[in-house]
Amino acid sequence: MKIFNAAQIREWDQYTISHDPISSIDLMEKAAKACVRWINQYFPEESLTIFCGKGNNGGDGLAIARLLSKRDITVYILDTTQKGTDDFQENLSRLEKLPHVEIRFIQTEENISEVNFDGVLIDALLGSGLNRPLQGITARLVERINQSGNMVVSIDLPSGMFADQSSLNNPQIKADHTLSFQSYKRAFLAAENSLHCGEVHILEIGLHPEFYNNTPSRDEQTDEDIIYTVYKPRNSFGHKGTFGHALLIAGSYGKIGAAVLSAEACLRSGVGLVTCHLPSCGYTIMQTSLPEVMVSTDVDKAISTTIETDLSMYKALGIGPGLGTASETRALLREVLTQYDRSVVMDADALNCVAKEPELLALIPAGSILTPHPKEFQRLFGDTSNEFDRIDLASQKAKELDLIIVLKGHHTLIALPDGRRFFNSTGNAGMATGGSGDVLTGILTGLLAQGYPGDDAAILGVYLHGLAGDLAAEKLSMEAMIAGDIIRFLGQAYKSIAEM
Ligand SMILES: NC(=O)C1=CN([C@@H]2O[C@H](COP(=O)(O)OP(=O)(O)OC[C@H]3O[C@@H](n4cnc5c(N)ncnc54)[C@H](O)[C@@H]3O)[C@@H](O)[C@H]2O)[C@@H](O)CC1
Ligand SMILES: Nc1ncnc2c1ncn2[C@@H]1O[C@H](COP(=O)(O)OP(=O)(O)O)[C@@H](O)[C@H]1O
Ligand SMILES: [K+]
Repeated sequence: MKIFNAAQIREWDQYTISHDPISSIDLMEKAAKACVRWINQYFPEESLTIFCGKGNNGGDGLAIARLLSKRDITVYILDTTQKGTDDFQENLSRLEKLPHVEIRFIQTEENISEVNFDGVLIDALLGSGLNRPLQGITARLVERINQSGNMVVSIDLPSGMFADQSSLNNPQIKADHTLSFQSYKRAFLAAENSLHCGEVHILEIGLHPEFYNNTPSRDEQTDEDIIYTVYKPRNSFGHKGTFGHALLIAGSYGKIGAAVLSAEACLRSGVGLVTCHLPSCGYTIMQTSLPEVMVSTDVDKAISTTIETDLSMYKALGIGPGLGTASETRALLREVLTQYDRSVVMDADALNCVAKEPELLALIPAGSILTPHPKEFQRLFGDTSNEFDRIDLASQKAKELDLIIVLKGHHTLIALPDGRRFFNSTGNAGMATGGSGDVLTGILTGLLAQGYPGDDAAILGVYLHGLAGDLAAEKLSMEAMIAGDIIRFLGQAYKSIAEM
């Protein structure tokens, strides 16, 4: 699913108005009806207080008020100097024809203290037309709504939140639910906004599909349609050679478990063969835990320092989980990156090694996949002042270095060298548990070894990993699931993808 920016969303509205054709006021009515259906379903009995600005977001609020006028409602209009939009004015005159609906105006800060915050508060103050942070009386009203302790439902966006740029530290509504139209906005994918959006519900309002189909977007949310095109069913005549031989370089004394998790996930991703290079202390552990995995042991007991095998025999290579960052291990990483010319998956300590020796970046083969979490990303590429800037920086680095950057989080970003960015839609907070990232490294390495191109491997692997996490959480709860459970549910995740 494409994610449009605020300007594109406006164009989409306009396109629908001129091509459907539908009048702007009727489109607003459709949006309001969709909200009313939702409100009647979620809050069928409660009294409602509706706060409207004088833009089209406020117009939505007035239309909602009219459609719900049989219920116990009060409408407040934040009436600062600006004139209302045409659709706002039209909806105001329609509402004024219903004498039993009480409309109050907030014109001064004093008026705010007279507001009765009753029942569920509907926030229709500002939507995607926001062009500057809230201040003055608007900020004050928003603050009072947030302090009220009432349930808050925002229309389109929590007022004060920008649709496609950071709103960090700006005054904004703290909604329990956000009812937005037609498709996801960038704002809803940012962790820094999550406390303000509450639960996001996307309501279909029939915007014209032609605009969606014909308008390119740099940002997409990974969905079933995308996965359907990426996933390749297994060749019935394949043998283990067909599905590739993966090498994992992982683990150190006390962290052999990271290697075990990666190796098992790699196996269960469908790869033909897995070899794991380990310090010698890990030999027995790996052979007992996973008899399917072959082990190459390092001369060192506790850390990896040298590899003697010919790396070119491996179809894909994953490096990093539990590896440590000792100088000997950094030397090994340098050697591996110099020798190996296919894509590698680099995670965890492999990334921390690069952060310590930034000149290693230039040695990473083009098309490789880097999987930092935000802290690892910061060590590698520096600090940013907000999440939107971090995503832009990841995208810029992916282009500059010709790498795929998988920036992990609730909506993991996959930044491709051609500038496209995919935001993952699976996964849950149960995956915030040690070892989940190691599992992802194994899956990605396994997909590369099976011949998936890097971009497809990243998109599919991150989706599968999240889906397996969702299935695990459904069965076990988010609290009780552990990283190994993500592996145990990979099979079911594959099955549900195969059935798409
Ligand atoms: N036909 C359409 O275009 C549709 C629009 N819809 C609604 O329309 C909204 C967008 O409407 P608008 O473009 O009128 O935008 P808004 O309703 O967000 O209001 C924009 C107005 O507020 C002012 N403003 C911006 N930032 C401000 C700030 N910080 N403090 C005070 N005033 C500020 C702007 O100068 C402008 O006059 C959407 O969010 C959605 O709710 C929906 O009804 C669907 C259909
Ligand atoms: N709240 C969350 N929602 C969705 N996915 C999550 C969440 N928390 C963690 N994850 C996923 O779990 C994995 C954690 O990786 P990482 O931080 O490297 O863990 P570790 O180092 O313990 O292996 C990532 O793929 C991340 O996207
Ligand atoms: K709003």
